[in-house]
Amino acid sequence: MATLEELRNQLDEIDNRMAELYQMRMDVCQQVGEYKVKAGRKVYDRQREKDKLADVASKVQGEFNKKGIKELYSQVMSMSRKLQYQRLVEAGALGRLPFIQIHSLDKENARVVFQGTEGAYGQAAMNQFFGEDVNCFHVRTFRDAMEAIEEGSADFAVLPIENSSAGPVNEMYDLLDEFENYIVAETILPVVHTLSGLPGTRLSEIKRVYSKAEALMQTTRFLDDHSDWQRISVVNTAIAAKKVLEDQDKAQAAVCSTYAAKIHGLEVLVDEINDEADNSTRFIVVTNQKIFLKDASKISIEFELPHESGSLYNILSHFIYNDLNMTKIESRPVEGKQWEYRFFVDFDGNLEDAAVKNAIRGLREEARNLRILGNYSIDGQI
Ligand SMILES: O=C(O)C(=O)C[C@]1(C(=O)O)C=C[C@@H](O)C=C1
Repeated sequence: MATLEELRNQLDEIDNRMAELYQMRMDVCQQVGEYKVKAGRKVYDRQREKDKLADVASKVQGEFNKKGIKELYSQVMSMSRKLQYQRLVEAGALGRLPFIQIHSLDKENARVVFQGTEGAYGQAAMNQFFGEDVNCFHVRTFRDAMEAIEEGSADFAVLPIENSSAGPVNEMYDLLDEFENYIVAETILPVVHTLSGLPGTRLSEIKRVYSKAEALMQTTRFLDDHSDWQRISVVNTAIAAKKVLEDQDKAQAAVCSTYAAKIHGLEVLVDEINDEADNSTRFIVVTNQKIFLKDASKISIEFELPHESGSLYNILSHFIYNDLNMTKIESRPVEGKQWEYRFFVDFDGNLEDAAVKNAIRGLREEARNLRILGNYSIDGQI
Protein backbone atom coordinates (compact mmCIF):
# COMPACT_ATOMS: atom_id res chain seq x y z
CA MET A 1 0.00 0.00 0.00
CA ALA A 2 1.26 3.48 -0.89
CA THR A 3 2.33 5.75 1.95
CA LEU A 4 0.54 9.06 2.61
CA GLU A 5 3.60 10.89 1.30
CA GLU A 6 3.49 8.95 -1.97
CA LEU A 7 -0.21 9.64 -2.37
CA ARG A 8 0.35 13.34 -1.69
CA ASN A 9 3.09 13.40 -4.31
CA GLN A 10 0.61 11.98 -6.81
CA LEU A 11 -1.95 14.65 -5.85
CA ASP A 12 0.65 17.40 -6.21
CA GLU A 13 1.41 16.23 -9.73
CA ILE A 14 -2.27 16.16 -10.70
CA ASP A 15 -2.81 19.61 -9.16
CA ASN A 16 0.13 21.03 -11.07
CA ARG A 17 -1.49 19.88 -14.29
CA MET A 18 -4.90 21.18 -13.22
CA ALA A 19 -3.47 24.59 -12.30
CA GLU A 20 -1.72 24.79 -15.65
CA LEU A 21 -4.93 23.82 -17.46
CA TYR A 22 -6.91 26.33 -15.38
CA GLN A 23 -4.50 29.08 -16.42
CA MET A 24 -4.81 28.00 -20.06
CA ARG A 25 -8.59 27.92 -19.85
CA MET A 26 -8.78 31.40 -18.32
CA ASP A 27 -6.48 32.75 -21.04
CA VAL A 28 -8.92 31.46 -23.65
CA CYS A 29 -11.83 32.93 -21.68
CA GLN A 30 -10.05 36.28 -21.78
CA GLN A 31 -10.04 36.02 -25.58
CA VAL A 32 -13.71 35.02 -25.57
CA GLY A 33 -14.34 38.18 -23.51
CA GLU A 34 -12.50 40.33 -26.04
CA TYR A 35 -14.48 38.74 -28.86
CA LYS A 36 -17.72 39.44 -27.00
CA VAL A 37 -16.80 43.10 -26.38
CA LYS A 38 -16.33 43.56 -30.14
CA ALA A 39 -19.33 41.50 -31.20
CA GLY A 40 -21.61 43.02 -28.53
CA ARG A 41 -22.48 39.51 -27.32
CA LYS A 42 -23.76 38.70 -23.84
CA VAL A 43 -21.28 37.05 -21.49
CA TYR A 44 -23.70 34.61 -19.93
CA ASP A 45 -24.83 31.78 -22.22
CA ARG A 46 -27.16 29.64 -20.12
CA GLN A 47 -27.58 26.91 -22.75
CA ARG A 48 -23.85 26.56 -23.38
CA GLU A 49 -23.25 26.18 -19.63
CA LYS A 50 -26.00 23.58 -19.33
CA ASP A 51 -24.52 21.58 -22.23
CA LYS A 52 -21.03 21.90 -20.76
CA LEU A 53 -22.15 20.57 -17.35
CA ALA A 54 -23.89 17.60 -18.98
CA ASP A 55 -20.83 16.92 -21.11
CA VAL A 56 -18.27 16.94 -18.27
CA ALA A 57 -20.62 14.85 -16.10
CA SER A 58 -20.80 12.20 -18.85
CA LYS A 59 -17.01 11.89 -18.72
CA VAL A 60 -16.67 10.74 -15.10
CA GLN A 61 -17.91 7.61 -13.33
CA GLY A 62 -20.49 7.40 -10.54
CA GLU A 63 -23.18 9.75 -9.25
CA PHE A 64 -20.91 11.30 -6.63
CA ASN A 65 -18.29 12.33 -9.18
CA LYS A 66 -20.91 13.49 -11.70
CA LYS A 67 -22.36 15.85 -9.10
CA GLY A 68 -18.89 16.95 -8.01
CA ILE A 69 -17.59 17.79 -11.46
CA LYS A 70 -20.76 19.77 -12.22
CA GLU A 71 -20.21 21.85 -9.08
CA LEU A 72 -16.57 22.34 -9.99
CA TYR A 73 -17.41 23.46 -13.52
CA SER A 74 -20.18 25.80 -12.32
CA GLN A 75 -17.45 27.55 -10.33
CA VAL A 76 -14.95 27.50 -13.18
CA MET A 77 -17.47 29.04 -15.60
CA SER A 78 -18.53 31.55 -12.97
CA MET A 79 -14.87 32.68 -12.71
CA SER A 80 -14.74 32.85 -16.49
CA ARG A 81 -17.79 35.11 -16.58
CA LYS A 82 -16.34 37.39 -13.94
CA LEU A 83 -13.15 37.78 -15.92
CA GLN A 84 -15.21 38.66 -19.00
CA TYR A 85 -17.35 41.21 -17.14
CA GLN A 86 -14.12 42.90 -16.08
CA ARG A 87 -13.06 43.14 -19.73
CA LEU A 88 -16.44 44.59 -20.66
CA VAL A 89 -16.28 47.21 -17.94
CA GLU A 90 -12.68 48.11 -18.83
CA ALA A 91 -13.77 48.52 -22.46
CA GLY A 92 -16.52 50.91 -21.28
CA ALA A 93 -19.18 48.48 -22.44
CA LEU A 94 -21.20 48.93 -19.27
CA GLY A 95 -22.57 52.19 -20.54
CA ARG A 96 -23.46 54.90 -18.10
CA LEU A 97 -25.58 53.90 -15.18
CA PRO A 98 -28.73 55.98 -15.48
CA PHE A 99 -28.08 57.75 -12.18
CA ILE A 100 -27.01 61.36 -11.94
CA GLN A 101 -24.36 62.34 -9.43
CA ILE A 102 -25.18 65.39 -7.31
CA HIS A 103 -23.17 67.30 -4.69
CA SER A 104 -25.90 68.05 -2.17
CA LEU A 105 -29.63 67.76 -1.60
CA ASP A 106 -31.61 70.99 -1.69
CA LYS A 107 -33.11 70.58 1.78
CA GLU A 108 -34.19 74.22 2.13
CA ASN A 109 -36.54 74.31 -0.83
CA ALA A 110 -37.78 70.74 -0.47
CA ARG A 111 -41.40 69.81 0.02
CA VAL A 112 -41.50 66.66 2.13
CA VAL A 113 -44.22 64.12 2.92
CA PHE A 114 -44.40 61.75 5.89
CA GLN A 115 -46.87 59.05 6.80
CA GLY A 116 -49.18 59.36 9.80
CA THR A 117 -50.26 62.46 11.59
CA GLU A 118 -48.73 65.24 13.71
CA GLY A 119 -46.43 63.62 16.25
CA ALA A 120 -45.63 60.49 14.20
CA TYR A 121 -42.13 59.01 14.44
CA GLY A 122 -41.97 59.68 10.69
CA GLN A 123 -42.29 63.39 11.43
CA ALA A 124 -39.50 63.19 14.01
CA ALA A 125 -37.27 61.39 11.47
CA MET A 126 -38.13 64.01 8.84
CA ASN A 127 -37.25 66.86 11.24
CA GLN A 128 -34.02 65.10 12.17
CA PHE A 129 -33.01 64.99 8.49
CA PHE A 130 -34.55 68.14 6.98
CA GLY A 131 -34.70 70.39 10.09
CA GLU A 132 -37.66 71.71 12.11
CA ASP A 133 -38.71 74.35 9.57
CA VAL A 134 -39.18 71.97 6.68
CA ASN A 135 -42.06 72.54 4.29
CA CYS A 136 -44.09 69.35 4.79
CA PHE A 137 -47.43 67.57 4.78
CA HIS A 138 -48.64 64.17 5.92
CA VAL A 139 -50.65 61.37 4.34
CA ARG A 140 -52.47 58.36 5.76
CA THR A 141 -50.51 55.42 4.30
CA PHE A 142 -47.03 54.54 3.00
CA ARG A 143 -48.59 54.03 -0.42
CA ASP A 144 -50.06 57.56 -0.37
CA ALA A 145 -46.55 58.88 0.37
CA MET A 146 -45.00 56.90 -2.50
CA GLU A 147 -47.73 58.21 -4.82
CA ALA A 148 -47.13 61.80 -3.71
CA ILE A 149 -43.47 61.37 -4.66
CA GLU A 150 -44.14 59.65 -7.94
CA GLU A 151 -46.62 62.26 -9.12
CA GLY A 152 -44.39 65.10 -7.86
CA SER A 153 -46.65 66.71 -5.23
CA ALA A 154 -43.70 66.17 -2.85
CA ASP A 155 -39.96 66.14 -3.60
CA PHE A 156 -39.06 63.68 -0.86
CA ALA A 157 -40.76 61.18 1.45
CA VAL A 158 -39.32 59.98 4.76
CA LEU A 159 -40.44 56.41 5.41
CA PRO A 160 -39.48 53.62 7.86
CA ILE A 161 -37.80 50.53 6.45
CA GLU A 162 -36.41 48.66 9.44
CA ASN A 163 -36.60 48.60 13.21
CA SER A 164 -33.69 47.32 15.28
CA SER A 165 -35.91 45.03 17.37
CA ALA A 166 -38.97 44.28 15.21
CA GLY A 167 -37.08 43.85 11.89
CA PRO A 168 -38.03 44.95 8.37
CA VAL A 169 -41.11 46.93 7.35
CA ASN A 170 -42.21 44.47 4.66
CA GLU A 171 -44.66 46.83 3.01
CA MET A 172 -41.89 49.31 2.25
CA TYR A 173 -39.93 46.68 0.33
CA ASP A 174 -43.00 45.87 -1.78
CA LEU A 175 -43.61 49.57 -2.45
CA LEU A 176 -39.98 50.14 -3.45
CA ASP A 177 -40.49 47.45 -6.05
CA GLU A 178 -43.84 48.79 -7.23
CA PHE A 179 -42.95 52.48 -7.58
CA GLU A 180 -40.27 54.18 -9.70
CA ASN A 181 -38.87 55.98 -6.68
CA TYR A 182 -35.29 55.92 -5.37
CA ILE A 183 -33.51 56.13 -2.02
CA VAL A 184 -31.21 59.17 -1.64
CA ALA A 185 -30.44 59.04 2.08
CA GLU A 186 -31.23 57.27 5.32
CA THR A 187 -31.56 58.50 8.86
CA ILE A 188 -31.73 56.48 12.06
CA LEU A 189 -34.14 57.59 14.75
CA PRO A 190 -33.93 56.33 18.35
CA VAL A 191 -37.45 55.16 19.16
CA VAL A 192 -38.52 55.43 22.78
CA HIS A 193 -42.09 54.36 23.48
CA THR A 194 -44.20 55.58 26.39
CA LEU A 195 -47.57 54.58 27.74
CA SER A 196 -49.60 57.79 27.59
CA GLY A 197 -53.16 58.63 28.55
CA LEU A 198 -55.48 61.44 29.53
CA PRO A 199 -53.95 63.54 32.33
CA GLY A 200 -54.59 61.95 35.73
CA THR A 201 -55.24 58.42 34.35
CA ARG A 202 -54.31 55.64 36.81
CA LEU A 203 -52.94 52.36 35.40
CA SER A 204 -55.74 50.47 37.18
CA GLU A 205 -58.33 52.37 35.07
CA ILE A 206 -56.87 51.23 31.73
CA LYS A 207 -58.67 48.55 29.72
CA ARG A 208 -57.55 49.18 26.11
CA VAL A 209 -54.19 50.17 24.63
CA TYR A 210 -53.92 51.57 21.10
CA SER A 211 -50.85 51.73 18.90
CA LYS A 212 -49.27 50.70 15.63
CA ALA A 213 -48.76 46.91 15.47
CA GLU A 214 -44.94 47.22 15.45
CA ALA A 215 -44.96 49.45 18.56
CA LEU A 216 -47.20 46.96 20.41
CA MET A 217 -44.68 44.27 19.45
CA GLN A 218 -41.73 46.32 20.65
CA THR A 219 -43.35 46.77 24.09
CA THR A 220 -44.59 43.20 24.56
CA ARG A 221 -42.83 42.62 27.87
CA PHE A 222 -44.38 45.68 29.50
CA LEU A 223 -47.83 44.92 28.06
CA ASP A 224 -47.61 41.26 29.16
CA ASP A 225 -47.40 42.50 32.76
CA HIS A 226 -50.86 43.96 32.14
CA SER A 227 -52.39 41.01 30.32
CA ASP A 228 -55.96 42.17 31.03
CA TRP A 229 -55.43 45.19 28.74
CA GLN A 230 -56.79 44.70 25.25
CA ARG A 231 -54.22 45.62 22.56
CA ILE A 232 -55.69 47.34 19.53
CA SER A 233 -53.64 48.10 16.46
CA VAL A 234 -54.19 51.34 14.55
CA VAL A 235 -52.36 52.80 11.56
CA ASN A 236 -49.86 54.96 13.47
CA THR A 237 -48.68 55.66 17.03
CA ALA A 238 -49.64 59.34 16.72
CA ILE A 239 -53.14 58.39 15.53
CA ALA A 240 -53.42 56.23 18.66
CA ALA A 241 -52.53 59.28 20.81
CA LYS A 242 -55.06 61.42 18.93
CA LYS A 243 -57.80 58.84 19.44
CA VAL A 244 -57.17 58.67 23.20
CA LEU A 245 -57.48 62.46 23.41
CA GLU A 246 -60.63 62.60 21.27
CA ASP A 247 -62.48 59.77 23.04
CA GLN A 248 -61.84 61.34 26.50
CA ASP A 249 -62.04 57.89 28.12
CA LYS A 250 -59.59 56.99 30.89
CA ALA A 251 -60.04 53.30 30.06
CA GLN A 252 -57.91 54.00 26.98
CA ALA A 253 -54.18 54.61 26.60
CA ALA A 254 -51.69 54.82 23.74
CA VAL A 255 -48.18 53.48 23.15
CA CYS A 256 -46.51 56.47 21.49
CA SER A 257 -43.53 58.83 21.70
CA THR A 258 -43.20 61.62 24.28
CA TYR A 259 -43.46 63.96 21.29
CA ALA A 260 -46.84 62.54 20.17
CA ALA A 261 -48.13 62.60 23.76
CA LYS A 262 -47.18 66.27 24.08
CA ILE A 263 -48.71 67.27 20.74
CA HIS A 264 -51.99 65.56 21.60
CA GLY A 265 -52.18 66.80 25.20
CA LEU A 266 -51.64 63.41 26.86
CA GLU A 267 -49.71 62.64 30.02
CA VAL A 268 -46.80 60.19 29.93
CA LEU A 269 -47.98 57.56 32.42
CA VAL A 270 -44.94 55.24 32.05
CA ASP A 271 -41.80 56.24 30.17
CA GLU A 272 -39.38 54.00 28.23
CA ILE A 273 -41.47 50.86 28.00
CA ASN A 274 -39.57 49.31 25.04
CA ASP A 275 -38.41 45.72 25.46
CA GLU A 276 -35.01 46.73 24.12
CA ALA A 277 -33.34 49.85 25.48
CA ASP A 278 -31.57 50.51 22.16
CA ASN A 279 -34.62 50.60 19.94
CA SER A 280 -34.09 52.53 16.70
CA THR A 281 -35.85 52.78 13.37
CA ARG A 282 -34.07 53.29 10.09
CA PHE A 283 -35.92 55.70 7.79
CA ILE A 284 -35.20 56.12 4.09
CA VAL A 285 -35.47 59.40 2.20
CA VAL A 286 -37.09 58.69 -1.15
CA THR A 287 -37.40 60.79 -4.31
CA ASN A 288 -38.58 60.23 -7.89
CA GLN A 289 -35.24 61.10 -9.49
CA LYS A 290 -32.34 58.79 -10.20
CA ILE A 291 -29.76 60.77 -8.24
CA PHE A 292 -26.97 59.90 -5.82
CA LEU A 293 -24.66 61.99 -3.68
CA LYS A 294 -21.05 62.07 -4.83
CA ASP A 295 -19.64 60.21 -1.83
CA ALA A 296 -22.59 57.89 -1.23
CA SER A 297 -21.34 54.67 0.34
CA LYS A 298 -24.19 52.18 0.32
CA ILE A 299 -26.18 50.68 -2.55
CA SER A 300 -29.58 48.98 -2.45
CA ILE A 301 -30.67 46.71 -5.27
CA GLU A 302 -33.45 44.21 -5.93
CA PHE A 303 -33.66 41.22 -8.26
CA GLU A 304 -35.59 38.01 -8.83
CA LEU A 305 -34.17 34.53 -9.20
CA PRO A 306 -35.39 31.37 -10.89
CA HIS A 307 -36.61 28.63 -8.58
CA GLU A 308 -33.42 26.56 -9.03
CA SER A 309 -30.90 25.07 -6.70
CA GLY A 310 -27.84 27.27 -6.32
CA SER A 311 -29.31 30.37 -7.98
CA LEU A 312 -28.90 32.63 -4.93
CA TYR A 313 -25.46 31.18 -4.20
CA ASN A 314 -24.32 31.95 -7.75
CA ILE A 315 -25.66 35.48 -7.69
CA LEU A 316 -24.09 36.33 -4.36
CA SER A 317 -20.69 35.29 -5.73
CA HIS A 318 -20.66 38.60 -7.67
CA PHE A 319 -20.25 40.39 -4.35
CA ILE A 320 -17.50 38.05 -3.17
CA TYR A 321 -15.42 38.17 -6.35
CA ASN A 322 -15.64 41.94 -6.55
CA ASP A 323 -14.70 42.28 -2.89
CA LEU A 324 -17.94 44.02 -2.01
CA ASN A 325 -19.24 43.90 1.53
CA MET A 326 -22.86 42.83 1.56
CA THR A 327 -24.59 44.29 4.62
CA LYS A 328 -28.18 43.07 4.33
CA ILE A 329 -30.45 40.72 2.44
CA GLU A 330 -34.25 40.51 2.58
CA SER A 331 -36.64 38.45 0.52
CA ARG A 332 -40.27 39.03 -0.38
CA PRO A 333 -42.63 36.75 -2.31
CA VAL A 334 -43.07 37.51 -6.02
CA GLU A 335 -46.77 38.06 -6.66
CA GLY A 336 -48.39 35.40 -8.87
CA LYS A 337 -45.39 33.02 -8.59
CA GLN A 338 -45.73 30.72 -5.64
CA TRP A 339 -42.48 30.12 -3.71
CA GLU A 340 -40.47 32.47 -5.90
CA TYR A 341 -38.73 35.36 -4.24
CA ARG A 342 -37.53 38.86 -4.92
CA PHE A 343 -34.32 39.66 -3.07
CA PHE A 344 -33.31 43.05 -1.70
CA VAL A 345 -29.60 43.41 -1.07
CA ASP A 346 -27.63 46.27 0.48
CA PHE A 347 -23.88 46.48 -0.01
CA ASP A 348 -21.10 49.01 0.54
CA GLY A 349 -19.99 51.04 -2.47
CA ASN A 350 -20.52 53.91 -4.87
CA LEU A 351 -21.97 53.60 -8.38
CA GLU A 352 -18.74 55.06 -9.77
CA ASP A 353 -16.55 52.27 -8.32
CA ALA A 354 -15.18 49.78 -10.87
CA ALA A 355 -15.92 46.85 -8.54
CA VAL A 356 -19.56 47.98 -8.25
CA LYS A 357 -19.86 48.34 -12.03
CA ASN A 358 -18.46 44.85 -12.48
CA ALA A 359 -20.84 43.32 -10.00
CA ILE A 360 -23.85 45.13 -11.48
CA ARG A 361 -22.89 44.02 -14.96
CA GLY A 362 -22.88 40.38 -13.82
CA LEU A 363 -26.03 40.70 -11.76
CA ARG A 364 -27.88 42.34 -14.63
CA GLU A 365 -27.11 39.45 -16.95
CA GLU A 366 -27.72 36.65 -14.51
CA ALA A 367 -30.67 37.73 -12.36
CA ARG A 368 -34.15 38.71 -13.49
CA ASN A 369 -35.43 42.29 -13.22
CA LEU A 370 -32.39 43.82 -11.53
CA ARG A 371 -33.12 47.33 -10.27
CA ILE A 372 -30.85 49.74 -8.47
CA LEU A 373 -32.95 51.28 -5.72
CA GLY A 374 -30.45 53.90 -4.68
CA ASN A 375 -26.93 54.84 -3.68
CA TYR A 376 -26.82 56.82 -0.43
CA SER A 377 -25.33 57.27 3.04
CA ILE A 378 -26.60 57.57 6.59
CA ASP A 379 -28.07 61.05 7.07
CA GLY A 380 -27.04 61.78 3.50
CA GLN A 381 -23.74 62.98 4.93
CA ILE A 382 -20.93 63.31 2.48
O1 LIG B 1 -18.58 29.91 -24.37
C1 LIG B 1 -18.72 31.07 -24.00
O2 LIG B 1 -19.46 31.90 -24.56
C2 LIG B 1 -17.97 31.55 -22.84
O3 LIG B 1 -18.05 32.71 -22.50
C3 LIG B 1 -17.21 30.57 -21.99
C4 LIG B 1 -18.00 30.04 -20.82
C5 LIG B 1 -17.06 28.97 -20.14
O4 LIG B 1 -16.32 29.36 -19.27
O5 LIG B 1 -17.10 27.82 -20.57
C6 LIG B 1 -18.29 31.15 -19.88
C7 LIG B 1 -19.47 31.82 -19.87
C8 LIG B 1 -20.64 31.41 -20.66
O6 LIG B 1 -21.82 31.52 -19.92
C9 LIG B 1 -20.48 30.08 -21.24
C10 LIG B 1 -19.28 29.42 -21.25
